[in-house]
Parts: sequence; structure tokens; C-alpha cells
Amino acid sequence: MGPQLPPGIRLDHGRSSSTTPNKKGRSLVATRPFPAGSHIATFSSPLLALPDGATMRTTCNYCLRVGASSSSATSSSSQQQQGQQGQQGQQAQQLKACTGCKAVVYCDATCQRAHWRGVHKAECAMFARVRKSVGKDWLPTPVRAVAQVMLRLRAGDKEVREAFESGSGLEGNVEAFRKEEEVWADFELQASAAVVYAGLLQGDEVLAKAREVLCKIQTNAFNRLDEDTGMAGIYLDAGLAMVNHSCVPNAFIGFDKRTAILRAERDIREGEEITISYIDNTLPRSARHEALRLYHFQCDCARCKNDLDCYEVCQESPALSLNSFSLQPNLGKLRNPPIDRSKVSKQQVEAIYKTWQSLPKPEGDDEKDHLKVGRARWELCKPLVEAGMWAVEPLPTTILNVALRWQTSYKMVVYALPLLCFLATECEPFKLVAPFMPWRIKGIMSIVKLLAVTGEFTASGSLATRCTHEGLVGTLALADQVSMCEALLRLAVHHGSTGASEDREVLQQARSMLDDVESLQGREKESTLLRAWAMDPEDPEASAFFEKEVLSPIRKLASLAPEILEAMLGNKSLTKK
Ligand SMILES: C[S@@+](CC[C@H](N)C(=O)[O-])C[C@H]1O[C@@H](n2cnc3c(N)ncnc32)[C@H](O)[C@@H]1O
Repeated sequence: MGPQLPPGIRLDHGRSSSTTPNKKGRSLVATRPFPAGSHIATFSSPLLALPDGATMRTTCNYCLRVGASSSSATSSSSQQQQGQQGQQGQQAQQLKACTGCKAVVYCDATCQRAHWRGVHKAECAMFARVRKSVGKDWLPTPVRAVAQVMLRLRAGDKEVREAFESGSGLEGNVEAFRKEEEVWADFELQASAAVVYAGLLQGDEVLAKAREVLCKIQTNAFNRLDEDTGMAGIYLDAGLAMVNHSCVPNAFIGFDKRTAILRAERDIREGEEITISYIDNTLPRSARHEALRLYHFQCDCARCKNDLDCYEVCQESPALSLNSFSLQPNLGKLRNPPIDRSKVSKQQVEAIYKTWQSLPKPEGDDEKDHLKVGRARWELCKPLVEAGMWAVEPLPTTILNVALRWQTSYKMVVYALPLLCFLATECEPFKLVAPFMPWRIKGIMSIVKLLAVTGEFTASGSLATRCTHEGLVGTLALADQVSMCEALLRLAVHHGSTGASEDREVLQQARSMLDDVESLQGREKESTLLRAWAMDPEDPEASAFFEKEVLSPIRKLASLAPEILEAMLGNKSLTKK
């Protein structure tokens, strides 16, 4: 017996044979072919699904929808989260606190009842205990997760018992964790806190069980990072937990509230093992291995064995040709990127990344501090710039961090646009080859939002007073920014709906923005051509229009990014060309 699995996948028990020892354990296997981008399976009855401690008062504790905190919740972290929601333009629904513990919040009575039946009935008294002993109304996420499991085990929950059974159920790597002294000491603290707060008797056996539960959670739970809201939390489904890791995976997971969606990153054959990446697989090899230490195995994927960088992975990727309908339709460039490897060795890239990580991070909102950090990072990345290896980390993240700051800065907002166009054309397609990857769609939507802003500046005649770069002002003045937006929205809707669940907020947003743009009077000709291009990107007239009115200005804007970055971060003056 194993966990219940949705149709389309089966569990391989991973038994070793006399010739091939199996080090990976169990795995998930496709029972039919899945085309790139398609849905493989949906998981919506997780064993654990909880928001992280800092967002317990701003996220429904059952369905994980993000809302406004309940009236009495005013912690600084919740205010910070609300600020982030505000920036993303989301309408936060008022959440209601549980009248018993007042620590957790829900959308409505339906969510509250479902959570009460599932776990909160046992958990409610725990928060009263927490408040009484430490004066807080939240717990660190792993402690709360362990406490939930321990309480459900005590209540005789069959599903939880099967998953957390010693010697079977989920993999826990307990002995491997025990050997790591510091980690183990920390686990002991967290496990005892969970036992105390859950109000369980503290015998050795109970504490040992709580430690084992924590090991299993660490090994199998996903950091549930919601693509739309950026909110984190823990998500554990016993079936999904059977998926193994690869740094060149064929699948990825997206989260939408209480649902996890497993999707194909490239075409998957019937009988092929399904793999995802547990970590950011675009990092240099030693950084990936450091991140994988938590899982206690040596990755022997092709990326690791041959130490491939993202350009090499992209060149070989079966998803590469999907970019013919994207912002980087030049497949030749994706196959033969204009980079000079002789300028920077892989060892140098490793060293750059390590130093980059050790640089002090900006604290708070001080503009000067952010600029100082941005400059130090940019300086460190210079060998990558020289080699034209813009897609190799930590360079794209350095640029993205600057773009995100500028996006919300009154003075710098116009300059963020070339940076985002550069990321979408020169970095992301090499890093995340499939154009339907959520981060690529997010990048497109960020450009649309900035074009809406710069479009207003152009219309009101205030662009030149807000931006001193003549090349940038000139490009925007000549560009048909509405057609650019429409084409980008068509790309977002097309790739966003490839196998995605229909209620994804980004997709909804793209659709409604597209409706708005299409309803504008006087641009029927442009809309007809862009609709024709979206139906058939090879259509000669429509593709010529896309090339001239959309791609060409986006490329022009992107081409200004290196110079703007060098001027702002390299402390050079910005040439007025
Ligand atoms: C989330 S579980 C995956 C399911 C697991 N194979 C099992 O049988 O329960 C994670 C654990 O699977 C194993 N694993 C995952 N990917 C692996 C890989 N590429 N190579 C070797 N072991 C792997 C490691 O033991 C890891 O800690």
C-alpha cells in the first residue's frame, strides 16, 4: 500500500534488483504521456497546509487565501505583508479570527468549520497555552506543523498515522539528521516546544516521535510559495511527497491556495519518472549541493555530473523550440548564445556566487543602503558581464533586485522598464527555458504594468521631465505602447492557460487587462493583427507587425539596460544619447 495518487501517475516502490541498487527510494512515474506545460495531477487534500508564522493573521488558515488581517491583528510583520499586497494591487478581503484562540483567521464560516474538523479542534487550546506562557499568538511554522501532527496522531487520524508511521510511511532521514549536531540540537528544541505547546505528556517516547515527525516534515514538505502573493508556508501531501529531485527536472509544482498542481516542464513519456527541483536549480553547482544537504543525497543528474551552466542546459532543452511564441523567438540565439566562456571559468562563477551571498544585505528601506549593496553586487558580477553571461547567477538576481526597487520608486520607475525587458529577453529564456514557467509570465506582466505607467507619462507629456536618458525617452515616445501591452498580454494569457488552473490570479488579471485594451476605440487594425499573430505566429503580415511594433521596441529598451546599470551602479554619468 502507498499513498492515494490521482490518475496519470503511479508509485514505483523503488526496490533494488541484484544488478541495480536503488538509492532514490520510491518515485512517481507517468502512466501516460504529458505534453510540455500540461497538468499532470492536482493535489487538494494535503496532510499539512499552513501559512508561515508571520502570516497566520493575514492568511486564511484553511484555504490559505491572503486577506487583510482581522481587526485586532497589528503585528509589524502583518503590516509589512499588507504593504506587499498593496504593492501588488490586490484587494484584500477582511479575515475573521477564531473566537476561541483569536490566533488564527479565516475567510468565512465554511473555511473555519473545515479547519475545525481537520485540526483546529485540537489546536485551538494550544494557542491559548502559547499566549499564556510566552505572550505571543503565533508559533514558528515547523513547531506548529509538528504539534498539528502529534495532536492528530493522538486523535487516531488514520491518514496521518500511515504517513508518519516509524519504519514506513514518509522518508525521514532520521539517522542522517542525527549525525548533524547543530541541526539535531535545533530539532530537539523545536520538537520539545511542539510537545509542550500541544499539551502532550513529555515522555522520551513522545519526544522521540516528535523529532521523527519533524525530520519527515523537513524531508517531504514543500515550501508553499504562492506565485501570486509571494506568501510562504508548509505544504505536505503524502502522494506528492513521492516525487524525487533532479536539477534538470521534467516537471514543476505550482501552488494555488490549498491546491498543488504538478505540471510538465517538458514533454514526458509514458513510463518516465517524474522529477521536480527541490531547490533553485539555476544556482551554481556547489550552491545547489549546499541547498540539497537537507535531503541527504548526492544528486547525479546531468547538470551536476557535467557541471552544466544554464546556457548549456538551454541548448539541450527539448522545450527550447516553444520559445518561437515568446519574447525571445530567436531560437538560433538560444541554441548559440553570444557568450565568451574564456572570460570566466566555472570555478570563478562559484567563487563570485559565494562572495555575493556573503555580502551584507540591505536592511530596511534606506535608499542609500540599497544602492550601496546594489553597487557591491554589480561590481562582483563584472566578469559575468564581460563574458556576456547575463543569465548566470548571481547576475540576473542582481539586476532583478534593482528593477524591483526602481519599479516602486518615484524617481527611478522609468528606468526599471529597460531592466525588465532585458531580464525577459536576455536572462529568463536561458534560465527557465519553457515560456510557460510562472516566473516568465510574471516578468511579462511586470513589463505590462510598467508600460501602463510610462504610457501615461508619454500621454501627459511628463516623460522627459522624469527621465534624463534621451534614448529611453525617444524609444518610448515612438513606441506604440498599447500594442506592446496587448501583445504581451496575449503571450501571458496563452502561456498562462497552458495547463494552469483557470482561477490563477495572474491569468485572470491578464485576461481582464486584455479585455480593457481590446475595448479601446480606434485601434481595431492593431488588435486584428495581434489576434492573428496569436493564432498563427508565422502569419507574414501579423508577424511583421509584431516584429516592428512590439519586439523591436522591447529589444531597443532591453539594449539600454547594461548602460543604465553601469551608470547607476558603476557610478558613471548617464550619457544622453
Ligand atoms: C520527498 S522524498 C521523495 C520520495 C522518496 N524517494 C521516498 O521513497 O520516500 C525526498 C527523499 O528522496 C530521496 N531522493 C529524492 N531525490 C533523489 C535523487 N535525485 N537521488 C537520490 N535520492 C533522492 C532522498 O532520500 C530525499 O531525502
